[in-house]
Amino acid sequence: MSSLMMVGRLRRQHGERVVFDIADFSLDVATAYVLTGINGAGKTTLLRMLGGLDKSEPSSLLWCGQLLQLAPYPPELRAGVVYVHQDPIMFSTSVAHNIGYGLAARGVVGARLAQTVEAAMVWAGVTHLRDANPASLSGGEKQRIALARAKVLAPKLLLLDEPTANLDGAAREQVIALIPALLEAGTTVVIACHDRDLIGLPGVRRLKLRDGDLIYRFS
Ligand SMILES: Nc1ncnc2c1ncn2[C@@H]1O[C@H](COP(=O)(O)OP(=O)(O)OP(=O)(O)O)[C@@H](O)[C@H]1O
Repeated sequence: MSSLMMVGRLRRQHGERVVFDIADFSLDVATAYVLTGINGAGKTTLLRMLGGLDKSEPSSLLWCGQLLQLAPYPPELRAGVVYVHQDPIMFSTSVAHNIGYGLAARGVVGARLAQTVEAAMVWAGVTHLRDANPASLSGGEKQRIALARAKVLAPKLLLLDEPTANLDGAAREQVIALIPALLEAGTTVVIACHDRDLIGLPGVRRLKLRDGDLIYRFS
């Protein structure tokens, strides 16, 4: 399995408190990881740092074999990494517009944009919502739309922050069912969660923030 990202020492401190001080870690291409740890261990913080939403300066960063800096956040990562918030923010336009927005911003227009958005809506099971006002959507619908919005960008690395946290049984299963297709498309997925169903997905590797370090768990 080839390496997508190798991160050197990465530290986060708030005032006197060191949230984590990770020696190093690496993520492989097209691999799923669950990121666990107790409340406050720093799961969201770590994902936000990798996604360029929080500033971070690891001692080194290799991305697709290329030596880069995380600060300022480089264009290679801006193009290749997508962070999905636990409660995704939507423009109050339409579902289709929300899914296509990022692609349009990258210059994809016309029939190609429409076809890609349509395929993503089918994939996420949200075609019936295409003209719905995003403000009226349930948490599960929003999460699936956020995954469709991410998928159309074909990210190399997708960071999901507790995607099933506020969902009940059926909605959770619908979201979990979308993850394998993301891997098949070649995306590496890191999922911060406490959800046993996600943690138990076949082939998913476990990363745990514990005592300020990031450890690989094989059980
Ligand atoms: N801007 C900030 N200022 C001060 N402390 C912060 C800030 N952001 C996060 N923290 C602290 O950093 C720690 C890690 O927070 P984070 O949200 O990353 O944890 P988490 O593992 O995602 O927790 P949870 O499982 O509850 O979502 C917490 O103690 C939090 O209070």
